[in-house]
Amino acid sequence: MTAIDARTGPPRPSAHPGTTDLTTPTEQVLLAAPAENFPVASRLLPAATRDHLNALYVFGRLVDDIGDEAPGDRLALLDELAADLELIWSGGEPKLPVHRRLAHTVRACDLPAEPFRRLVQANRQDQIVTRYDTYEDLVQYCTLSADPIGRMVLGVFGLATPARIALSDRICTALQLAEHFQDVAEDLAAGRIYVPLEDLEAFGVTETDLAAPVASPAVRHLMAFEVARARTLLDQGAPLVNLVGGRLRLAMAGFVGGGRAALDAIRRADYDMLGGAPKAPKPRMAAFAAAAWARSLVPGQAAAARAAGTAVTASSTTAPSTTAPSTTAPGAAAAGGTGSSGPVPSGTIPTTIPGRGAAVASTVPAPAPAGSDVDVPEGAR
Ligand SMILES: CC(C)=CCC/C(C)=C/CC/C(C)=C/COP(=O)(O)OP(=O)(O)O
Repeated sequence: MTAIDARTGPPRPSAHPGTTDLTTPTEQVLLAAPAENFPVASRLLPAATRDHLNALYVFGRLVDDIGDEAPGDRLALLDELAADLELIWSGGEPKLPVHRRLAHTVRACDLPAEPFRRLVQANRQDQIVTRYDTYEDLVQYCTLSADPIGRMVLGVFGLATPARIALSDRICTALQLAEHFQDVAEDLAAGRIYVPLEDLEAFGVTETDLAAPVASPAVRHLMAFEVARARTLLDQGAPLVNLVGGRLRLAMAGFVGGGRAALDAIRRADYDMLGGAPKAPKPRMAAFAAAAWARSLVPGQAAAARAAGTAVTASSTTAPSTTAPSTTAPGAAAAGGTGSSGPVPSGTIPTTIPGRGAAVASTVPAPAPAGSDVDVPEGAR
């Protein structure tokens, strides 16, 4: 990766000068935990499963809070957290209450250390990388920041097979990208850009354009392109809904539907997110989730999903690969594959990257088409 490396602003005075005391943020997160349960940890789940998901969530929040907000030397805090975390697998006794709680979950569900290490690493990277040169670089970041969450969830349910993991990685990366694309303005205000610089250049967009209050046509075309690519990735992962059962299936449909709704909200904002993050209203999110769930009930979907899972497993192991199939035009993909392009300004929606002549590309290979889940009912639009 050849990203611009920079510390995120000048060092701020530590609340605890001379120490890397994690106790305070840890306690804050733990105290907040009952009100901040992991969205999937619904009351419908068995108490033990709910506890495990909440243990993951509280850990993730702690790492994120340190990476995003902790005063003082965040890298030192993350190092200290990482050392404490390792004790879970080396048989020691973690110091942090969050980790002691997590240790119970790790043992009960036999969770590997790797996803946890990756989440910490993502937050280290956040301290030093503020730009991503290529889409591959950005996806690689998502393998640290987002994919581990899906892997942990699958692990808690005892469902972490290679096929499910491969699909889950696609969903999680797509969700992270959707979030980044919604938050372009907020991220820029924080000194970060999570849109590949190569794409900015290809679409003739400068950082100054991203700082404008209203998106120019070039910015809108750029974002239509990014949204389409994320949507393709999400569609590639969607067969996971069919490869899980019970309430987890509902939750998966919720994640897939939520991601689609988020990308659709960007489309409905005419791909202008510079005035603030376009958000999908709850009824729309529910409609997209219901559509993903209903799709999973269609006869033959389970077999198609297994084929899709096998296909993506064959083409990737721990992270999305970098081969590049073509996708649909951005507007068509964003509208649920119906061909309705949405009101992108200035007419034509590019299916090629200006100056490169290549078709709009995803960095992951497409699984079997029969497994893709692109239909959104009329009522969900
Ligand atoms: C099995 C399966 C597919 C489960 C889905 C699990 C799930 C909800 C994954 C979300 C991944 C994601 C967008 C993480 C970003 O976290 P964040 O919102 O904290 O973002 P930040 O790191 O940018 O703050």
